[in-house]
Amino acid sequence: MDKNSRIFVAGHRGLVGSAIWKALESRGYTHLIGRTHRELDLEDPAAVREFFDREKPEYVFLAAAFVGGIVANSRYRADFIFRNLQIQQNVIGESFRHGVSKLLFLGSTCIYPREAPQPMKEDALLTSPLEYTNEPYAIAKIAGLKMCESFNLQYGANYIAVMPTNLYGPNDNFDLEKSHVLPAMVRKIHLAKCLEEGAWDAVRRDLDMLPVEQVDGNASEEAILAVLGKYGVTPGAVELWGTGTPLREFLWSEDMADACVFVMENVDFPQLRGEGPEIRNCHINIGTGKEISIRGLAELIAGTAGYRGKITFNTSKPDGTMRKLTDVSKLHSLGWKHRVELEQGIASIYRWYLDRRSS
Ligand SMILES: NC(=O)C1=CN([C@@H]2O[C@H](COP(=O)(O)OP(=O)(O)OC[C@H]3O[C@@H](n4cnc5c(N)ncnc54)[C@H](OP(=O)(O)O)[C@@H]3O)[C@@H](O)[C@H]2O)C=CC1
Ligand SMILES: C[C@H]1O[C@H](OP(=O)(O)OP(=O)(O)OC[C@H]2O[C@@H](n3cnc4c(=O)[nH]c(N)nc43)[C@H](O)[C@@H]2O)[C@@H](O)[C@@H](O)C1=O
Repeated sequence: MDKNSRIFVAGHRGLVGSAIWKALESRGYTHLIGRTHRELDLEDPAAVREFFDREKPEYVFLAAAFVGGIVANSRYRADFIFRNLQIQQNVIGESFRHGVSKLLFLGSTCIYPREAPQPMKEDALLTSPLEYTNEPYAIAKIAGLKMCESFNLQYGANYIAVMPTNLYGPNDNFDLEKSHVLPAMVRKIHLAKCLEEGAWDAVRRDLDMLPVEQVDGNASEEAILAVLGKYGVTPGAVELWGTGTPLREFLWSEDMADACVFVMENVDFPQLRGEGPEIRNCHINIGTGKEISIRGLAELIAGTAGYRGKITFNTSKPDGTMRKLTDVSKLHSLGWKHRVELEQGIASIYRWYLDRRSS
C-alpha cells in the first residue's frame, strides 16, 4: 500500500474497524474511506456497487459484520448467517469486479470445530462439527474465507483471511445481553459496585449512555433496580452466565488492528499458499496464544474495578465451546506478536469506560 492509496475500511466505527482506521492514520495513510451503516448499507448490493464505482478503493479491510456474543448468536441465528453472507458477498464481489489490489477479510476462531485439538492450528478447519451456539455465524465466516481463497486460486486475487480470537477495546458493544463476555462483565461489575455504594449519579450516567430496555438515567430507582436485576446486576452481587469454567483467549483491539495492517503491508497470498500441492488453510490465526477461565476473567475485572461483592454463575445460560485457544505459530513466523497483555488491557478498557461516563 502507498501512503496515498485509496483504502476502504468497512465497519470503521466498530471495535476493530475504528482501531484499524486509527492505526492507518498513525502510519501516515492519507486516503482513508469510511461509511457509516446509515450512509451505506453493505447488505444492499446496488448501493455497494455504486459506492465502489464512485470511490474506486484499491485496498479493502472488511471489518463490517453482524456481530454479537453467545446469546445473540444463539437467538438471532438467521441474521448471523444471512446478513454476514450478504455483506461478504457484496464487498468481496465488488472488490473483485473493481480489481481491488488486496483485501483483508476478518473471520473468527469460531470457524474451528468444537472439539478441535488445542491450541487450534489453521488446518483444524472443516475437520469435525462446529459449536452449535454460533454455527450460523461460523458458517458465514467459513464461506468468507473460502471465497477469498477461491478468488485467489481461480483469478490470482490477493485476498487474505485472518481469524481473530475474542477481541475487546475502545468502541466495544456494552449491551448487557447481546455483547461479548468481556465488555458485558465490565459493565455488570461496574454497575453492581455503584449500586452497592449508592453511587446513583454514576448509575444514571451509565444508563444515559446506553439505556437498558428503554430505562435511562431519568428512571426511578425502583425501575432501574428492576431492569438491572433482570440482567443479574444487583447491589453488591453479579450473576454471570454458564459455569465460569470455559476458557477463552482475549486480544486487545488495537493489537488486532496492528496485526491487520501488518498483514496488509507484508503478507501476500502466494507466500501463504506455499510451493506444494497443499492449497488449503491459507488463513491466519490472530491471537495471544494465552487463555483464562471465565471465572478468572471476572475476578480480574472485579480486581481492576475495586469490586468486592459476590460473583455467581447461572448455569441455565450456555457455556459455548469449553476451550478455543489459537495456535499463533503461523502468525509469529510471519513476524507479528501481540503487545498488550490482558491485565493491562482490562485496566485500559475500564479507564476508557469510566472516562466515557465521567462528564
Ligand atoms: N469482537 C470480537 O470479539 C470478534 C470480532 N470478530 C470479527 O471482527 C470483525 C469486526 O468486529 P467488531 O469490530 O467486533 O464488530 P462491531 O459490531 O464493533 O463493528 C462492526 C461494524 O460493522 C458495521 N456494520 C454491520 N452491518 C453493517 C451493514 N449492513 N452495513 C454497514 N455497516 C455495517 C457496524 O455498524 P452498526 O453498528 O451501525 O450496525 C459496526 O460499525 C467482524 O468481522 C467480526 O465478525 C472476530 C472475532 C472476535
Ligand atoms: C468472539 C466469539 O464470541 C462468541 O463466542 P463466545 O466466546 O462463546 O461468546 P461470549 O463472549 O459471549 O461468551 C464467552 C463465555 O463467557 C460466558 N459469560 C459469562 N457471563 C457472560 C455475560 O455476561 N455475557 C456474555 N456474552 N458471556 C458471558 C459465556 O457463557 C461463555 O461461556 C461467538 O458467538 C462469536 O461471536 C465469536 O466469534
